Amino acid sequence: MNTLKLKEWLKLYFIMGSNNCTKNPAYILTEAIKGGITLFQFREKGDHCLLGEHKYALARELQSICREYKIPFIVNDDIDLALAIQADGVHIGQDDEDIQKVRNRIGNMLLGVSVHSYAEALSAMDAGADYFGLGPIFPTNTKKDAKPVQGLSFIQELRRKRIHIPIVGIGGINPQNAHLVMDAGADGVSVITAISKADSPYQAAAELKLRTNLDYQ
Ligand SMILES: C=C1C=NC(C(F)(F)F)=NC1=N
Ligand SMILES: [Mg+2]
Repeated sequence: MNTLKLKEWLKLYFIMGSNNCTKNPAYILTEAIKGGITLFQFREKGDHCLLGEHKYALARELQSICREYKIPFIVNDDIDLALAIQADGVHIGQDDEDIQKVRNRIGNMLLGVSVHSYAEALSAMDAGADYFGLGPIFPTNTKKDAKPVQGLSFIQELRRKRIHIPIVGIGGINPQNAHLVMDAGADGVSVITAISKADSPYQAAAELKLRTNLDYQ
């Protein structure tokens, strides 16, 4: 994977599952794409999430929208699903399958890993991660088992320690604070609620996109 292309993909990384939205997920994703998201992650987990055939059907529906607009489609946690539908990549956390095992299963599919410490970052890089998700940067209500807020300092620490792998921040990011994440050294921002629960997902994506272009200050 070409790092420059991946850093472009990570600029505005929308994550959504059916339980993150009040309106139809397909509608929200389409509007978010028109608003300027650069990458999508299907994350169907938590209270009232879909399972089995229903989860598979929604994944296929959202994947076909991403294909239509040439937006890469990433699957959270569920490696079997990602392989079954030939997703463009997977995202895993420290509590998911072993990183090296996942890398062996998915071949050169994109592999994102959530990391919360310098040590986790080093071992994830050794195991073949393509990008890191760092967070929660700000307080979030979305992820029930989120780790303590790390703020911007963890992004700055990895960059200070010469970790140049593509990094996306996640957790409580909105149009007002997104530029802080970019200034701290992230290549992009990842959001769920700021777009999935916006009155206008289109408008929310467009406003966030503006703030991930460093020339916009
Ligand atoms: C828990 C997560 C942390 N980071 C990311 C991403 F933004 F993709 F890096 N996705 C997740 N599901
Ligand atoms: Mg996980």
